[in-house]
Amino acid sequence: MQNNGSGRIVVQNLSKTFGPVSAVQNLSFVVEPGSVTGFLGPNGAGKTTTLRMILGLVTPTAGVATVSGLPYDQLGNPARIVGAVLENEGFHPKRTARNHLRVYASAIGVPDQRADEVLGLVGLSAAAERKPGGFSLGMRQRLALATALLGNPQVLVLDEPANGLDPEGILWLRNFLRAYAREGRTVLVSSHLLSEVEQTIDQVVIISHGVTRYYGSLEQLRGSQQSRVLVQAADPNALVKALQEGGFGQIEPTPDGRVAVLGATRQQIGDLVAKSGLAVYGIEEDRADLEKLFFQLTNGQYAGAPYQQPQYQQQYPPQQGGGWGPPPPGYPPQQPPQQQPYQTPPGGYQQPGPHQGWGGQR
Ligand SMILES: Nc1ncnc2c1ncn2[C@@H]1O[C@H](COP(=O)(O)OP(=O)(O)OP(=O)(O)O)[C@@H](O)[C@H]1O
Repeated sequence: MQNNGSGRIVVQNLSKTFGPVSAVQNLSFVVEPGSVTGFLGPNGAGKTTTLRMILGLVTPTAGVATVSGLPYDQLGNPARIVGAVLENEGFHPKRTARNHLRVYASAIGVPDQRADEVLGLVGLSAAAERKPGGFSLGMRQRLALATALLGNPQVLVLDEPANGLDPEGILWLRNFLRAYAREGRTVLVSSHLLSEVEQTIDQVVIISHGVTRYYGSLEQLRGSQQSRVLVQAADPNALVKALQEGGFGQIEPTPDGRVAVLGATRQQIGDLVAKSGLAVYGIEEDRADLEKLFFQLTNGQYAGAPYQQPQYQQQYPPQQGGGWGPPPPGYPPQQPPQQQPYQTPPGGYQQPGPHQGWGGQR
């Protein structure tokens, strides 16, 4: 085997057990260069264990993970190929940020001046002579990222990088990662919140209880969901009648008194309302669908529901030469009953709050 230079991460039939705990079970996916891939799953789903196996820090019980065709420990000078930030990175309390970076630069054989370059890249130049002991969580995240960037790596692997960042930092990180991927590099970012990375990622690998539930493009995942438009009407009954006459068959009331139209676009509904002359106070697309889908795919793990054998596991091993599998067969999952179409899952959907999400619109 030799380094094929692709920057592609391939995870094939990877499993890890810790005594009685099955942390990762027969996981397979491919992370392609040129895009940002979200690695998503609830707490304890097996994300960190998988990333640590990709990085050669945990030995798989079975299966293999490769970067550019090789297991991490066969990459030669891996820090020049893969930059990684894992959770709870520690820093020497007495070293300044610049010195911390110089120590790492020397260890991987890059010149001292690279320390100042990466400090600039992550917006920490002004803090170069400060000690990380006094840094905020967000500044420590930036310093960890700067460390990962020292070797100008082709591949970035980041475990929950948005933790501790303020909204401005999150926006900055989003733009940084997208620009990095646009250069043809590979970016794999884990998160337990879809809403946190939704604006950043193009591809997504969703795992739950250590097994793959979906991997493919976010667009494809979105497309697999029927769109839903919520309309607030002065006279909901008249609206429903007009919708039915207009050929919209899937119409439901929402608990807050609006009318939900499935499989429609905002524009279609706007046109119909304008034609029929009905008074409406709002037409909006339901943004919760993807989050709801994430919840369904992760099998209620947020709410600590009893584990059931997932319906969609391991259907799509990586295709030859990369590429992404379609959503699992039978997709989308069963619709909830008509009478209670939009039940909030126990614990509620994880909607982005003011300090969540990667900030702003694209
Ligand atoms: N060293 C270990 N020894 C024993 N069990 C472990 C070890 N590392 C992880 N586990 C277990 O493996 C499972 C997956 O953990 P992992 O940290 O990979 O999940 P995660 O998706 O990264 O979760 P989080 O989002 O909370 O970080 C958990 O049940 C965890 O307790």
